[in-house]
Amino acid sequence: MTQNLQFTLRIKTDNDQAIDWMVHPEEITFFRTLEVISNILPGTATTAFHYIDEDGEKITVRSDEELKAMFQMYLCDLSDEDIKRGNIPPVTIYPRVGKTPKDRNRFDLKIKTQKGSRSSAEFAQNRNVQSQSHRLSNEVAMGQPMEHSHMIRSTTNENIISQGEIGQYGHMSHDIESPLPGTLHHVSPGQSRTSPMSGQSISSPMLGQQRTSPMVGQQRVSPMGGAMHQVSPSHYSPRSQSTADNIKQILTCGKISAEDLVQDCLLGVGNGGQVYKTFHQPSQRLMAVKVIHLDVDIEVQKKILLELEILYKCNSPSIIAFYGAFFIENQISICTEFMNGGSLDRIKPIPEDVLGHMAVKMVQGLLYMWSLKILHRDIKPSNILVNTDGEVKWCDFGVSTQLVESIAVSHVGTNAYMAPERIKAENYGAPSEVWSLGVTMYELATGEFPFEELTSDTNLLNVCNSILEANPPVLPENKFSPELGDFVSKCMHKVPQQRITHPDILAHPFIQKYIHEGSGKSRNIIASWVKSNI
Ligand SMILES: Nc1ncnc2c1ncn2[C@@H]1O[C@H](COP(=O)(O)OP(=O)(O)OP(=O)(O)O)[C@@H](O)[C@H]1O
Repeated sequence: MTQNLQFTLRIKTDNDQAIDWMVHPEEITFFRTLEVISNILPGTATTAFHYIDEDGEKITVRSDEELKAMFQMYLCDLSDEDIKRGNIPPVTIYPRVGKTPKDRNRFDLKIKTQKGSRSSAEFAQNRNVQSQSHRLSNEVAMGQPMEHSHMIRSTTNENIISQGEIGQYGHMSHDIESPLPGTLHHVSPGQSRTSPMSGQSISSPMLGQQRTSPMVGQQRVSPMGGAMHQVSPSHYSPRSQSTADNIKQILTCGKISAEDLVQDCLLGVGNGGQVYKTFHQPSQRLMAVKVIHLDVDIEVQKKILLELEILYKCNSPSIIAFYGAFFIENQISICTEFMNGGSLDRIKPIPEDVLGHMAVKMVQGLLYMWSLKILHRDIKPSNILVNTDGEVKWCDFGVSTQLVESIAVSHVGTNAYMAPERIKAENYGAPSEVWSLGVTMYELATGEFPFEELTSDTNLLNVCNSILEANPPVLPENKFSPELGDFVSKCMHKVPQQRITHPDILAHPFIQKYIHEGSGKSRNIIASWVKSNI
């Protein structure tokens, strides 16, 4: 309906100026819009914007679907005659800007001004930590190169400028290796989350209940694209409206403060950190908060938070949603989506027909991240999480080089899933991740690590030697399908150049076998297996 129609997207800046951007609704995506905004408003973090509907209400846009709905609404107001003549008024949008200079102190750290919430000392007591003196927040825009060349016009000075002239293109603030050529990709339609317009009900992992949104009877979507879980009916009160607003604000700005969190139980302990099931009061939702003790100075803390910021851009049903991170003295807390099925290292072996469905999600998640030029760096069963909704998601992406390095300094650990070339300190890229995926698949299928039993006594040097010296193990033919056997063997080829290439993974017969069964069926199969194993 909107084919070939060109709209003027008028982006209002806070000093009452505006920038016009000519767009075709068919071509424009939500992420592209955020990129443009972040270049118009450098130094700010915008993860959403709003427009005013015909009733004068502010409607927030945080996804492709909501963006489409906005154009649709404007289109409905136009007469055929207007359309024919191209008489189309601008669509005005108001970016939601996270950072203002007055929120920062002279160290450029965010100053917490929130009133009425639990005191930080109270929270610190809960968590056995000292009350905090510094708190950082990560609200800095990720400058990304933009690949489009729409014309943009400042409505205040009427100068026509090309988009390439707006602001400085930033660069990734960490050394991401590029496994794929080309520029950043955006979320593919197949990977976008449930449409907020779909009116579907959603389940709450914390309460196991299904309900529709109290606000609009529709599923809400987080700015990261994750479905937002609703407050339970018992929690639903007049406060719920403001709770919903808070959710938006928190997720939009990435503001999660310690005093809003109530720690529940310990979910697990990894190399250098503990993961707690935690309740986030303003949004009434459960989160997994990973707490890592890091002896690093403020500058490094700032850098880590900046580097983690890229996780806001990740929007895939196979990647754990990132809600925010903050430092309290020398501890970082990283807040992510809670997965009630836990990690796959705890529930292996997994029957092949279930594993096949999971493998599709794993591969899709990795391909998505690789397309964003992000490597996981720590692929293994404990970094794959599942839930009783049948979702499978990667967690713990090593997006922050600074964080990875700081953990390595404080907590010595060797990764037994490393590819031979990584052990030899040669190139590390997507092929090395393919290796680790192969090892992971082997372990999930058999229940055993392919090189040696991994226990706390395992000598990792011996494991590394076996990886370098021995022939990679193959799955026993009598127990597994030839497709799965071939998939693992192709991933675990010792020579990286002879491994299955990442673009070909999706086309492998093992993945194809399950991808065609449809995501609904897939989710049911995974969900019932998870339910019977937790
Ligand atoms: N988002 C989450 N939801 C539910 N459980 C989680 C979540 N994140 C982590 N966990 C649980 O906490 C455990 C510890 O996680 P953590 O990332 O600290 O360590 P790990 O991955 O096991 O090891 P390492 O630190 O060596 O990578 C995980 O094994 C998993 O069971």
